[in-house]
Amino acid sequence: MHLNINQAELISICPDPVIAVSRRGIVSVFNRSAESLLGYDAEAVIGKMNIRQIYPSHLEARKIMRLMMDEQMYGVGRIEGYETYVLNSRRERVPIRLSAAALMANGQYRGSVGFFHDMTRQKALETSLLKQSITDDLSGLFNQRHFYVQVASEMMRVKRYGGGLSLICIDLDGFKQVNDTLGHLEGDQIIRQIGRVLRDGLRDSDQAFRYGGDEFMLMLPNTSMEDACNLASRVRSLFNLECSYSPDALSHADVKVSMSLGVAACTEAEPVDYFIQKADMAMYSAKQAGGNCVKRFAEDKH
Ligand SMILES: Nc1nc2c(ncn2[C@@H]2O[C@H](COP(=O)(O)OP(=O)(O)OP(=O)(O)O)[C@@H](O)[C@H]2O)c(=O)[nH]1
Repeated sequence: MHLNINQAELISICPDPVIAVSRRGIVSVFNRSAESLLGYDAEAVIGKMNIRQIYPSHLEARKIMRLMMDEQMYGVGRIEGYETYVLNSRRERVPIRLSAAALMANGQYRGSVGFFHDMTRQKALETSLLKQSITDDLSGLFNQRHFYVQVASEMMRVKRYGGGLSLICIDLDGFKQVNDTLGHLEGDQIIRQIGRVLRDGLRDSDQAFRYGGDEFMLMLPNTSMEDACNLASRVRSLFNLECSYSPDALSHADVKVSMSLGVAACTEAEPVDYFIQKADMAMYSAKQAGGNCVKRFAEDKH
């Protein structure tokens, strides 16, 4: 089948943004998809705008040029699927995947033509999948896998730059009874409520994780043992205030749920597992003391 369509029309209707530039980078082709991706009218940019203006920096524009002329990367005069950003007319960053070819004549570089595939939806999907992979669905807090990654990375920071790091280990008291007496759904409600309490009670630099079924961890960078103990007490009070089955609640239910909290501060030389274990041991001391209280890890006692 013969398609009766000329090249200009082909470029104009191409669903991917197409931009061609002269040797000096002045835009010479700017199709409809480029207009909608970048928010400029073709008329306003053709012959007027330099392609460098749509890249996030001059450094990035130079890098793209270098890549195109590098023999090793994609072959001289080509770029295939290079991921970068461009700036739209509102100076917002738009993720794109760039494929481009140099226009050569008599061995001289005369300009280039690029296909700027919009990656906004794909990047949003990647971000959402990444978020899902580190989040616990029920509580909305970070999950255990993310906890190990974050603690290890924070301990590296402490080793390198100093500054404190504390952990609060939280385990619920009497939670099994909630499930057994009021049902699993009511138990789930409490986990959700804890998610809210922990998120609301923390600074931006602190992070809350669901560590196990009814066990949670708070990681507090640049926080001393003293300050972490104060925060643990605040979290305990906040939970008792909010939860309808807490020992402080006026609920007539026989079931009582509270928190046992253990606090540990990291020392520079200790392994990650031991730091976590210290918070866990302190929490266990709180449980042994009857629950609904905060205990700190003390080396001499354990
Ligand atoms: N509803 C609900 N229950 C859960 C979930 N994950 C774990 N559990 C329950 O949490 C309970 C944890 O058991 P325990 O650690 O003995 O609970 P506890 O009664 O607080 O006992 P102590 O920790 O010894 O004070 C079990 O009944 C689990 O089935 C969950 O996602 N939803």
